[in-house]
Amino acid sequence: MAIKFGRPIEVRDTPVRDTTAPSLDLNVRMRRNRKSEWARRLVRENVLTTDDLIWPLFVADGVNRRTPVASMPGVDRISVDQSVRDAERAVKLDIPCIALFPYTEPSLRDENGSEALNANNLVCQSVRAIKKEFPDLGILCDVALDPFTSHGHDGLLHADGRILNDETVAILVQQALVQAEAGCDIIAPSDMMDGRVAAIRDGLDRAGFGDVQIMAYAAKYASAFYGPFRDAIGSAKTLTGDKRTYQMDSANSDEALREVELDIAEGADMVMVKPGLPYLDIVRRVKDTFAMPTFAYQVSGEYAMIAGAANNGWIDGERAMMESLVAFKRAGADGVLTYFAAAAAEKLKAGR
Ligand SMILES: NCC(=O)CCC(=O)O
Ligand SMILES: [Mg+2]
Repeated sequence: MAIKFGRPIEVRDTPVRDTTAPSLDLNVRMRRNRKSEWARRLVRENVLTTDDLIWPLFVADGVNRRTPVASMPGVDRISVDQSVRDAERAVKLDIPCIALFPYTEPSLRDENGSEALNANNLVCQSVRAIKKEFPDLGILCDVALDPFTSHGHDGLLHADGRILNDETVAILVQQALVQAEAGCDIIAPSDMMDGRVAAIRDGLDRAGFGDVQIMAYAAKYASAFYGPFRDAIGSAKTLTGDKRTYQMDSANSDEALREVELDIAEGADMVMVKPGLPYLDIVRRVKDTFAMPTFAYQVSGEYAMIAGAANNGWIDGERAMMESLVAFKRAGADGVLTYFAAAAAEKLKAGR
């Protein structure tokens, strides 16, 4: 049940006021430019288009299977064949790029995340199947070990509890190569290890993947808003401890600029800020400082808040979705990774 945006003007219960009453002596009235829909369209500063959207999909085992993710109403885990169908939907909706995340069977998870290097893992299968049918759709693959490790961390976990940086980077390079080999267009390291962008760029170039782009999760914060994503990829129950020794402290802003600067110097083609709405100030600073292609990830918890409230009839879900997405544009983002991508594109295409 959606809440209506106000009641029709005819059903107001107070009489129209006397328009001959004295008025304020104002020569500037901001409301003139808002007086009607055409006037609002004329002065609108930011617009969202389907070109701004990257659609994340969760790939799982099976055939012809779609399993709802309970904490992300409207989002499913889908089998590889279904990921091809969603790719088709993306193409029809003019969404330029999708992002793939695996739900790895618990029996395939281990300490070192070795399934990440399996050239036939779910993500690689899905990339190949999609590229075969839709070669012109962009595919982004996340690079990090969390969907594959038994402990749920993005890197190698030492017995003393540390997440090893340099040893992890060596594995991430291999993971990126396996994904590039499968046909992935954009490698997106989300692990927050130091030095991984340079190492991945070098690895890709040496292997002949000079055209594969890197979108660095450059300023990724340790956030409570990732909860539903961890349900979706099945790492919520297994994660031991938290990720604060590698993901950023939510209180910091200057540090984000240092992170982004390093990733650009290391060869990132595009940079990302994550989460999205709570970090729009970071998006703005990054865009203003570096003038790089800048993306934001409207993460699972942000999606769940809007979708959950809408399902309860507490907010108008469609309006909140569009309002949240244009907010990213206003903050300077060139695009948004969002679980709303298909719904928003449908609305944009229908011209609503
Ligand atoms: N590396 C990708 C994510 O961590 C996504 C988080 C989310 O959607 O909550
Ligand atoms: Mg970094």
